[in-house]
Amino acid sequence: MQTKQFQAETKRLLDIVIHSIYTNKDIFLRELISNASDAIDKVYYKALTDETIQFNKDDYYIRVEADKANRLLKIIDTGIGMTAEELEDNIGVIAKSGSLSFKKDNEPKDGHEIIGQFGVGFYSAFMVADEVTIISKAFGTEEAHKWESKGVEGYTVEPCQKETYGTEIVLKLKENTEEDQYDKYLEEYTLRSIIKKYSDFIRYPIKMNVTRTKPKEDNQEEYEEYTEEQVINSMVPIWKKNRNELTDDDYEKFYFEKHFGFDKPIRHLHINTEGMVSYRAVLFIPEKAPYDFYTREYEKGLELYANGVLIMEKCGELLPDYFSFVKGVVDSEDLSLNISREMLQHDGQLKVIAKNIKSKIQKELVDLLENHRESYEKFYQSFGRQLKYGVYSDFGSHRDDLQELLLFHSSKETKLVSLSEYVSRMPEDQKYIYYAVGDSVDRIEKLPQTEMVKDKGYEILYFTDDVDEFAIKMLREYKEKEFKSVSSGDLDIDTEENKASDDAEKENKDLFTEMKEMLTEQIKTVRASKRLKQHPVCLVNEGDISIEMEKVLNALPNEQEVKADKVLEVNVNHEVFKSLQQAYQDDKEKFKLYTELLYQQARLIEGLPVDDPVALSNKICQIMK
Ligand SMILES: Nc1ncnc2c1ncn2[C@@H]1O[C@H](COP(=O)(O)OP(=O)(O)OP(=O)(O)O)[C@@H](O)[C@H]1O
Repeated sequence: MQTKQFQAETKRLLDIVIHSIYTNKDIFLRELISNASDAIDKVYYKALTDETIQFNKDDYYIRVEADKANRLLKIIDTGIGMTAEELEDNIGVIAKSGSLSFKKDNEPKDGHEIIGQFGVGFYSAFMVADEVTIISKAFGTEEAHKWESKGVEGYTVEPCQKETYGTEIVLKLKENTEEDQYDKYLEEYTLRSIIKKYSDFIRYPIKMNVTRTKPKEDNQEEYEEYTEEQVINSMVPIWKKNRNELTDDDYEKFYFEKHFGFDKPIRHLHINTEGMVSYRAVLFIPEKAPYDFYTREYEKGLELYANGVLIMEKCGELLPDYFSFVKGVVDSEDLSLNISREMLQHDGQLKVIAKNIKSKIQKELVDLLENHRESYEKFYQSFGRQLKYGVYSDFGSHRDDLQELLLFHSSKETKLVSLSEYVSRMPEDQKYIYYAVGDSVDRIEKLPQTEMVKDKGYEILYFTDDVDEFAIKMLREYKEKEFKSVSSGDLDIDTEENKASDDAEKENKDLFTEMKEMLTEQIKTVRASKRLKQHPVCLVNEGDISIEMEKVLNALPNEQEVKADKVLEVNVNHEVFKSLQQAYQDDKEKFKLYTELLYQQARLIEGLPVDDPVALSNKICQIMK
């Protein structure tokens, strides 16, 4: 059976190419400049094998010219040019890419990678122009040709005059509409910004006339405008330069020019990886968090380039959320782009790069922590909370990447301590990593629950951020040492005093039972404390939800009320306990009053609101009478 060829409705196809591939009209300039760069690269390749051709760098450039009076925008190159046949074949046939064929026939040399591959980029010109003319003279030929088209109606090709080799694309810009001001593509500022944004690292100079001012010759007080040809693009991206040739200043300048932040980055990483996927990257660890960093508005991501051409301004997939503060650029030749170059075809390569980048950042941060502690602490002040969110997120699955990077305040040091530092100085008999939670270091220092642990000489980590305890619950343990809150049910510390409180609890069983019955709505139980020394009472919790977590969760805007299982602990060695015993024997009303007061006191110490402030005040007055 005869296999038939597909037919294409060319006009329809062109209409789809012009109107459906790209979401952003500005990229027409990126596409035409990339074509011009490919055309020059093709001469470069030719010169490599043909001794008669000299590739003199100064002769090869791209020029962008705006002719406001005639609404014309020209993109001129000194590249390989096209014969009449090539104009028919490559421009007249949609999806035919001369560049792709060239790429197949020529191994990439000296990093000169050809950009074009889909055979559609040129037609993006029709997004902004209703008439496009190409005047081209192919390298080594005598005759030039003019290709002209008004879009879907077709095109014409005829011989014309052109002195030099290369191509000149002339766009007759569309009239402005309510939605689109095509005039802007004649403005120096717009053209410069688009070139800088998408084509900054095209390896040949992109020249343009720019307006400048200078003092008038006859009157230095007054200024006059003049035009000057300038190279707009940076050409060689910093990530393609040799690390050894770059100074810290160069990286800082790049950070600033790219508007990554107004701070000075704490660290930069310059990566050049070859392997399953080859890529280069320059990444920065900033010192200060941008004002919107901890808001929903903040968008993470790295600039993604394919062969020096910008594909995505913020490629979020390259960074895990917990490293969302990292800024920088990634450039790879191995990305499978989609036809619009606005995204990627599939993200396999991206995943490999992201994984690699993640471990590089992690190692860099560990190095910063171990060898440049002061800088790390500055960084941690800005982004520590993000790392802790990272420990908490995804059910703690990032613990291995993050646990070494955590720092906390502690009962033993005025400076922050890491988990590894804490564990390294644990006395032999200490089973747990103890922590206490509160609004500030000052408040935690005064917490009654810390007394016994401190007395034993054990260090306590102070958690002052809302997220701290949640993160630690996800870690559960560090180097086989479990975390234990000083407010948790059982501290598991054996002392003589503890045995004495067990005995006291047995002896005063009825008293405790009655207290518990009185407070049955509010607490789970009352018991003799094994953690208090100076203070009369405190609240502790049983179960997974701590009192601090209860506070945090209930402050969130949702309906569900969370309750920690609270236990009232009484210091049986305190004077107050004797008064309580006395009242229990002689005066039940007084005993009730004391119990209520002790419970409300414990709430206050814990930073919990008292149930009824007026009633509490009345009760205090009652005992003062
Ligand atoms: N300035 C130019 N000089 C020489 N040849 C050109 C020029 N512009 C386009 N061409 C030729 O026309 C072909 C089609 O260009 P077009 O921009 O449509 O696609 P492409 O660059 O091949 O691929 P992509 O769609 O990936 O950009 C190119 O492959 C190239 O052979």
